[in-house]
Amino acid sequence: MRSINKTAVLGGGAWGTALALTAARAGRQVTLWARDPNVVSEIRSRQHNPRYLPGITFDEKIEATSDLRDVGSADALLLVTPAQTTRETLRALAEIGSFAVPIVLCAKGIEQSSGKLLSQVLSEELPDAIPAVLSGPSFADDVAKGLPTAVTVACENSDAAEMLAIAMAAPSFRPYASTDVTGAQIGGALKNVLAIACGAVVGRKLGASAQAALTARGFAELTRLGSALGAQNETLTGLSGLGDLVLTCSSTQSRNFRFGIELGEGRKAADLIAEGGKLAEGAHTAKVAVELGRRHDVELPICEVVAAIISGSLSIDKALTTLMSRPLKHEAESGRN
Ligand SMILES: NC(=O)C1=CN([C@@H]2O[C@H](COP(=O)(O)OP(=O)(O)OC[C@H]3O[C@@H](n4cnc5c(N)ncnc54)[C@H](OP(=O)(O)O)[C@@H]3O)[C@@H](O)[C@H]2O)C=CC1
Ligand SMILES: O=C(CO)COP(=O)(O)O
Repeated sequence: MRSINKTAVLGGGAWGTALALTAARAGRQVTLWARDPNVVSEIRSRQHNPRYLPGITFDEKIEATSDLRDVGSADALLLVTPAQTTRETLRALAEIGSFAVPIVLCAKGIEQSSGKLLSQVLSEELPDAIPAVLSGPSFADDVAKGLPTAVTVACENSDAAEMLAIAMAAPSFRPYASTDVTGAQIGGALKNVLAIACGAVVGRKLGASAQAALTARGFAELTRLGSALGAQNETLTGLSGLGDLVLTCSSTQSRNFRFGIELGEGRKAADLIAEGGKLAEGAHTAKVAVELGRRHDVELPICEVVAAIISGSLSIDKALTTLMSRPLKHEAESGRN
């Protein structure tokens, strides 16, 4: 694998811009591709992205472009468009080249139409690429402001994982290398669904005890599904698993948590989605996560009620009764459903 200097970031939203800044701070030459020409022009002319990172102006040099061909010569690509657009973005890349370089998946979700992890989608669309994942507790705003952050960077090839970690490491950004590509994706995908549940508890004023219980039982779900798919325990209890779950299940900075708060306050999921507000990936992953669980004989009761609330078939009150009236069991058994 060639060394990583030229880095391309695909996606001109909050996280794409924050990661482009991080790569520039790490000393990389960065090209940021955004489909919105306004974002490109704001970055080029005034070094900011007011639509997605309001109030943040940066000194770092980032080449912004809306021509995908400009990323063709990158040593590594970071894919930072929403999870459900991953296949579309990869197909657009495939028209330019075969990209036999690391492609780092930074979105958090599972493809709705296929139930596949984004690394599987990547292998199907760009088989020559080296699949990698960047995930962990990291709000774009915090990262863009240079606040201290640690994440997991996973790639099956251990040397490639280490090279990517080195390429992205900056004084305020600390990547930990891992070879567990599956584990790093399960945490990010499920924590978004579980953060919606915790937000609903807060919006419904059900109390801090309920919020903590839901976070812990949510972690049991994340661990069960991750283990069934072959994830390593260290990943699930690490930054991309427990770390990100704790962050998003407790902070109003999280869009998924805020989406849940609105549900708890009585808003309908369909209305919130139709309004096209901030991206809440968990709303798109809940149902497919439950289906993935069923395929692997793993019960995900919290994800299940979140999926049902989002589809409009279950009220928050009934969801609470459903969870509280499940058969009693030993806590030690809960690793097995
Ligand atoms: N924000 C955060 O703190 C973090 C986000 N993530 C993950 O990163 C992913 C992206 O999130 P984030 O950047 O915050 O989202 P934003 O909503 O801030 O930005 C989404 C970006 O993706 C672009 N986009 C949407 N659809 C397409 C498409 N079909 N093709 C090309 N570009 C498209 C949007 O373009 P346009 O403006 O034209 O609509 C926009 O630039 C999510 O999966 C999220 O979970 C992970 C860690 C932290
Ligand atoms: O993934 C994130 C932090 O790690 C961002 O969470 P939200 O998408 O819920 O804002």
